[in-house]
Parts: sequence; C-alpha cells; structure tokens
Amino acid sequence: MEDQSIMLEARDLAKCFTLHMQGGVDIPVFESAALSVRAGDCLVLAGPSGAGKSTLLRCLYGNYLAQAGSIRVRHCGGMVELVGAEPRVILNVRRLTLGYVSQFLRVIPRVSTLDLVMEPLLSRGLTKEEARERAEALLARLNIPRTLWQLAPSTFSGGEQQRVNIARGLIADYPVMLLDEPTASLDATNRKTVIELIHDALARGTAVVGIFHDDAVRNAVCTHSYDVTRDRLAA
Ligand SMILES: Nc1ncnc2c1ncn2[C@@H]1O[C@H](COP(=O)(O)OP(=O)(O)OP(=O)(O)O)[C@@H](O)[C@H]1O
Repeated sequence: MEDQSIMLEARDLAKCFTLHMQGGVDIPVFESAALSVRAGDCLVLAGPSGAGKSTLLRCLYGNYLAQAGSIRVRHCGGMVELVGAEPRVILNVRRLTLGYVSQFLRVIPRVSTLDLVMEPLLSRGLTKEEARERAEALLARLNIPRTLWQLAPSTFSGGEQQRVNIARGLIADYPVMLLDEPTASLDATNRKTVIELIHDALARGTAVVGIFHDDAVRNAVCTHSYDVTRDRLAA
C-alpha cells in the first residue's frame, strides 16, 4: 500500500556535469541519491560546500536533468514522475504543487514587486483583488516598505530582493517547497519572520526540502536531514 503522506521522493538519482567548453571534463556530483519527504516535514540537505546540495535541489525542481533515477511528486492526487517528463507536465507541477525559492531573485525589468509576488496566485486562478491583498500582507510581514511595492526590485538591496523572492515563493501555499538558503542575506528580525513562515507552512502540511547554512535557522525548522555525500561515503 502506497504511503499517502509521502509528497516527494527521489531514488537512485545520478547527476554529472560535462563541461563541453572545457575539453569535455566530467564533474560527477552524486550517483545514487535517495530521499523522501512527508507532508509537514522539513528535510534539510546537508554536506560540505561543493557536495551537491544546490544541484540536488535543482534536479528536484527540474532545472537540472538527472542522468538516471526517479523523482516522484504527489500532484493532483497521484504520484508524477519528473525525470524525463515533458515540459508541460513540469510546468503544471510547478504551477500547482512545487514551489522553489532560489538564493537570488530573477529580476524582470519593469515588473513591479507587487506584480512579481501576485503572479503565482494569478496563474492559479485567483482574482486580482485576492492576489493583491495576500501579496500586500506578505510583503508587509516581510518588512518590505510600502514605498517599494510599485517598483521593480532591480535596485533593491540584497536582503530586500531575497525577501521579495521568499514572498513570491511562499505566497501560493504550494504542497511541496524547495528552499535554497532563503535567509542568507537577512538580518535577525527578518530571519525570524522567515522561520515563522516556514513553521506556518509546515503546520499546514507543506513538505519542505531546504538548504540552510545558518545553524539557528536549520535547527529551528529541521525535522530530518539528508547528507548528499551519503552514497559516496558508502562506496
Ligand atoms: N551548472 C554547473 N555546471 C558545472 N558544474 C557545476 C554546475 N553547478 C554545480 N556544479 C559543480 O557541482 C558541484 C556541486 O555544486 P553545488 O553548488 O551543488 O554544491 P553545494 O553543496 O550546494 O555547495 P555550497 O554549499 O558551496 O553552495 C561543484 O563541484 C560545482 O562546481
């Protein structure tokens, strides 16, 4: 019987970069990564710098294609395979199920902060009014000054851009969230707010996979961890 609480699972994942512009050098990152995360759990990816934490997270989001293995996500009531899935399947999973907060905001010229944060809700069919109300509340909670809401975030500070990124990532209550160092550029007050937002998401049953370099943040949210060097250690 399938465990219905598992939201995301990866098995036998392999990723190797080939640097075609540099003589075809191969950089193997992992050969048989395996993890699973349940609703309401926060799985922390651990391992030293360069071990492959961000690469694994990007594979889970479908930004990097794994050479082998399986990534299954609970989407619309069933488990959907992401490795080798058609782009339209991946886009649909991202629209409804799988959120991702990268380390850096991808700024789109001339698109205002408010529009950036509202967009995931509009793409899920919420009205403009509902989306605006929720975006404003989240931006206020993340201490983004109201004077900045109508501006494109290209001129914002590193911490402000990161908070806009977090707002955009967390606004839609995705059932599965991938977080790549969401607090790296934040001060103590905003770090605390992000911890609260992650706790709120976990309490709603969101499954989280994250990378947190800050010990205090990691300890506050972690329910279990996965060392990305595990398969190499066992070899
Ligand atoms: N796009 C890429 N092309 C080629 N090699 C890459 C690429 N992305 C990552 N790598 C390599 O893969 C390995 C793992 O990198 P990754 O960024 O996943 O590590 P990490 O554990 O997240 O490190 P850190 O904690 O320092 O952020 C590194 O050796 C890196 O050089």
